[in-house]
Amino acid sequence: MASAQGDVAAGPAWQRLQQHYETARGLQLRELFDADPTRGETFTATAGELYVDYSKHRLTAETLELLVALAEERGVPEQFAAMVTGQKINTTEGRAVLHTALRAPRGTVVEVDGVDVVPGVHEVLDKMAGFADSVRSGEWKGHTGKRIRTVINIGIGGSDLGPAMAYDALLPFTQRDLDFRFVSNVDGADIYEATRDIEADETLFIVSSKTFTTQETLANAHTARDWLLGKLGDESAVAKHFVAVSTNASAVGEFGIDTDNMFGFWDWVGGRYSFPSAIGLSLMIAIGPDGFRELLAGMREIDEHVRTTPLDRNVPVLLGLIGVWYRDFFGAQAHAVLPYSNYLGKFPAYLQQLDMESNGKYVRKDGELVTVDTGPIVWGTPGTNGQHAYYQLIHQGTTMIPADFIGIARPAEEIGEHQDLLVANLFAQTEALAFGKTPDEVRAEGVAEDLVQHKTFPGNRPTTTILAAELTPRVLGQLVATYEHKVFTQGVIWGINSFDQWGVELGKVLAKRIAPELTEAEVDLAHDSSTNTLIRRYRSMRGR
Ligand SMILES: O=P(O)(O)OC[C@H]1O[C@H](O)[C@H](O)[C@@H](O)[C@@H]1O
Repeated sequence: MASAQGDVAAGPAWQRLQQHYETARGLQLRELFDADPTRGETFTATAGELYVDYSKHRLTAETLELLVALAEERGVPEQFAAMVTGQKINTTEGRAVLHTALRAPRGTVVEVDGVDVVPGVHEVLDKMAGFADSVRSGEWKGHTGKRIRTVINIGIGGSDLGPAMAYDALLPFTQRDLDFRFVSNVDGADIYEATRDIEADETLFIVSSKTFTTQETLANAHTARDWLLGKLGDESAVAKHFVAVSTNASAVGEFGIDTDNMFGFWDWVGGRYSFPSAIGLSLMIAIGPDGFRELLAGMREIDEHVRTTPLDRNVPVLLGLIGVWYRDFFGAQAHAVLPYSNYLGKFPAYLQQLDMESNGKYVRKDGELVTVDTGPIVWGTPGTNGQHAYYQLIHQGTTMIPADFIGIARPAEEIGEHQDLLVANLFAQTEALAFGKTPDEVRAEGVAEDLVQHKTFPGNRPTTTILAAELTPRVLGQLVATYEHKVFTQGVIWGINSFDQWGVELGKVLAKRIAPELTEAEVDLAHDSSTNTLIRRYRSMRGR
């Protein structure tokens, strides 16, 4: 009986993997490729328009079979079915997890508590489309009758990273006479720099917050409101320059935004999974409703791929399983995501929330502590910049860092030979990481003996390469959904709840307590001696 509950390490599939690891740990990529000249063709899969090469991994067909057996034992397909049919798999919050319903075509039925949620999804999408079109065309006028020139999304975490990442990724598809900015940090510098050079009567603020209680977002929204009123001097201007995206209509109303200007979503959309919801409003204004629908269609393709493809060719499942192989058997602590596309510059940051907030857990769904390692540290920046900075450690350091290399074949603009140079670097890196350079190869180049070891590359460093022909809205949707379901797969394997985030709460509570202590020097401090001293030092630096 397939079960995502309980200790994965106690099951037979894990034990078989453990045994297999004893020999597999010695696998050498050079030998694997020598033994099977077709490996680079057969250890590949496609999902939507994504071509995925997982041949440069320290695994064999047997490893994959054992990993797939683990996915079966843990009930990955059954859990996926439970998720997409609206069962309350987010057990600690008693919620369904239905970001897949956000990209369900009209007419599909997805029920939560007996109510079909799909018509509501499309109602909001239609309302967003009408609004986006009116801003794009200039029909939507600001307080003084001018059209909007700058759109500022105010939000943080899942209410910021998705649209901010996707806006950069899809820049060539955006309406270039509109400027988009994303304000997230409670550091006043963020809102100050975003507003210092623009006209209030040409600016639209989108206040995005699922809960509409997030301290940073509300502070920025209040400052934005004060800025606007300071410039335009009339309370009635707010209606023309502020809209909200939230699940919390009453808090939106209390803030002073007319709920007619609110775009809703639902508690079954997790923050870090919310970017295909109304949280994507800024992106929809940027790329237009048709572009946004393409993005949703790309996500839907991957949802369908996961639902219908056997596990051994199921790309998000395979990526999840390969991640488990390194995390839990090789003890790899980090996972790098290295996009060879400048437009994907914020993709690793987006994935950090998606992956680390979902799977950075030490308690299982059944309330017991995990006995195996869970989510890795996810990081990365666009190639080739990283090559001249930290790749040294990936090539010759003492820590194994499995990495995803993401490449795009056709750039939005062909500029001389840039694209081929860029992609040559991508292929060169994965080749160098996999196969390295032996001491004999170094010697054959005439290198002095005392430098041979320094110039040797151990190789055998694992990478996945993901290639797409073009970075379109549809392909971006496919990429995002692929990683969403990769993270889902791993959560099921580990038996954790990938959809809560209790680990962010304590810091929020303490910050609320500390904030007034910073301004009032008389308040008695009852923290530890480090925190007390830091507060006093800060007060004195602030002249308090
Ligand atoms: O959208 P909001 O309710 O403002 O939440 C914004 C973010 O902050 C929270 O603390 C959570 O850690 C994130 O998952 C969430 O995306």
